[in-house]
Amino acid sequence: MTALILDGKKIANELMARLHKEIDSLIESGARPGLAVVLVGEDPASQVYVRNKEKACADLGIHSVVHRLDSDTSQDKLIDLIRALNESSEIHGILVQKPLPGHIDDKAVIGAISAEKDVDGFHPISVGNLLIGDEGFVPCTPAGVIEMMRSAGISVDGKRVAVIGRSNIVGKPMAALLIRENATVTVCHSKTANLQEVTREADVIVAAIGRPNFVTPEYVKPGAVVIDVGVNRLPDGKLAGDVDFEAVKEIASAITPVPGGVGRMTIAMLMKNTVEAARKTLESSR
Ligand SMILES: Nc1nc2c(c(=O)[nH]1)N[C@@H](CN(C=O)c1ccc(C(=O)N[C@@H](CCC(=O)O)C(=O)O)cc1)CN2
Ligand SMILES: [Mg+2]
Repeated sequence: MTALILDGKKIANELMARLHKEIDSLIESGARPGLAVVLVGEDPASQVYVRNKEKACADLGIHSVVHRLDSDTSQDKLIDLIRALNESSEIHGILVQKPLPGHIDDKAVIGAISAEKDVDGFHPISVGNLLIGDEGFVPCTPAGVIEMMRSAGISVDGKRVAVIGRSNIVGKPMAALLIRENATVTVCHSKTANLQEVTREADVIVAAIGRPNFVTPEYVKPGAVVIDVGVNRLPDGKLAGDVDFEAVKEIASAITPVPGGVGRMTIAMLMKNTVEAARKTLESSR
């Protein structure tokens, strides 16, 4: 068997085209969506992601402002900026690019963002809403995984899904979203005993461990769907996922590549959340 390759670029572009139309009509109603991105420091990968977010906004007609702050910016100054953005009527979404420098407490900063503008879905109120099944913003990468599977006609209803990784950005919200889709979810991590035995039971594997080429065919039940959330930069500068793509594609029924898979969905989902934030503001003003 050679797996169906799930094309994140194509699915993300289709979503962007749909959003473009929605944004045009929001602009006609006088509610141009606005996104503020805050970048602290000079992390090279973060700089690329922030530029890509700026470009996506420009392509869609979303108003965007990027605040680039020095790496030694104090936490108080950062929180003051967030409070000002919370008050701005032109800004519907606020995100603080991760990782933040070590002297800054992530929790204090994310907690300062108004939950109504939390387009990253990292605020405790957003996390709580996701867990109890209420409406709210969902983190972009796991939301992108769900969107990709939906677009490819892959249902997880009643299926066994193994999520490898328990981060707040991917593993935990991924599990909550999968439960919402009626999957039977097992969250695995570095302390999981007999990991291969667990993942070999799964109809779908979501790999979000941050270790290049970790998932080999021994971890995969033949015919399973394999979703790779890993973005690992190798010493030679090349990018590798958490899945050994070349080997696993021979036994999986569907698989996402890196690059060009889940990563491509992240920014598209951010645009979707920003549009939703603007639409909610428009509706509440009526
Ligand atoms: N505030 C946030 N910080 C971070 C997030 C986030 O969602 N919000 N996620 C990641 C970084 N990220 C966006 O910010 C991101 C990561 C990867 C990609 C992507 O397009 N990946 C490509 C490869 C890109 C490359 O060549 O490096 C792919 O997989 O095809 C987009 C966005 C951590 N921080
Ligand atoms: Mg993300």
